[in-house]
Amino acid sequence: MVEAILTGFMGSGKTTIGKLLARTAHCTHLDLDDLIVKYAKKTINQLFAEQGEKYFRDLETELLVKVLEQPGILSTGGGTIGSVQNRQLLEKNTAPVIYLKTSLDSVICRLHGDNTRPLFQSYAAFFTLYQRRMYAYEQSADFTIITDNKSPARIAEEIQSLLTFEHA
Ligand SMILES: Nc1ncnc2c1ncn2[C@@H]1O[C@H](COP(=O)(O)OP(=O)(O)OP(=O)(O)O)[C@@H](O)[C@H]1O
Ligand SMILES: O=C(O)C1=C[C@@H](O)[C@@H](O)[C@H](O)C1
Ligand SMILES: [Mg+2]
Repeated sequence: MVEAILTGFMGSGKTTIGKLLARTAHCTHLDLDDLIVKYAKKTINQLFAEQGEKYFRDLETELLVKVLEQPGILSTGGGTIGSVQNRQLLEKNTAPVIYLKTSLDSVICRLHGDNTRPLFQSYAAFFTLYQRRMYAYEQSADFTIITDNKSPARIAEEIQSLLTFEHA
């Protein structure tokens, strides 16, 4: 079973923080997007362009089921909490779900010039997606960490103290 699950919008730092947490805890970092890319042998952009978003989402759910059984820290994709099925899978799992809450301004700033995310295109579409997903992130979270104006190291430390406290 995974030990902690990171959620949040694109650019909230799930991959960055997951790596730091896993390094400190000497455990495996599991990144759902990476697993999809490795499994499909295609980039996320290619998957969206060639197979479509539905294919990507189905693969995401299939691999989420498997990865939740593995030991380590899991960084989900930004849209993993988008489906009811995925939210139920996270809910059923006993690992704490940590939501990296990040303002739209911060994520836009962090992702500036990055073209690896097919859903980071027009500002209007990004804004709508952000608004639409907020509730799902909040609802599926056991803990919420605000990441704006904090370094990845500081965020990882906050999460470590949270998890240590939880186990005390
Ligand atoms: N706390 C932070 N402060 C500043 N920059 C950050 C912070 N966390 C992450 N970043 C930067 O933001 C970018 C996106 O981070 P990352 O890939 O970890 O986000 P993500 O949540 O995994 O996104 P996705 O949902 O697309 O997988 C990277 O360039 C990373 O270095
Ligand atoms: O927010 C999203 O829908 C996405 C976020 C990334 O992690 C990837 O899973 C992909 O780019 C889609
Ligand atoms: Mg990521």
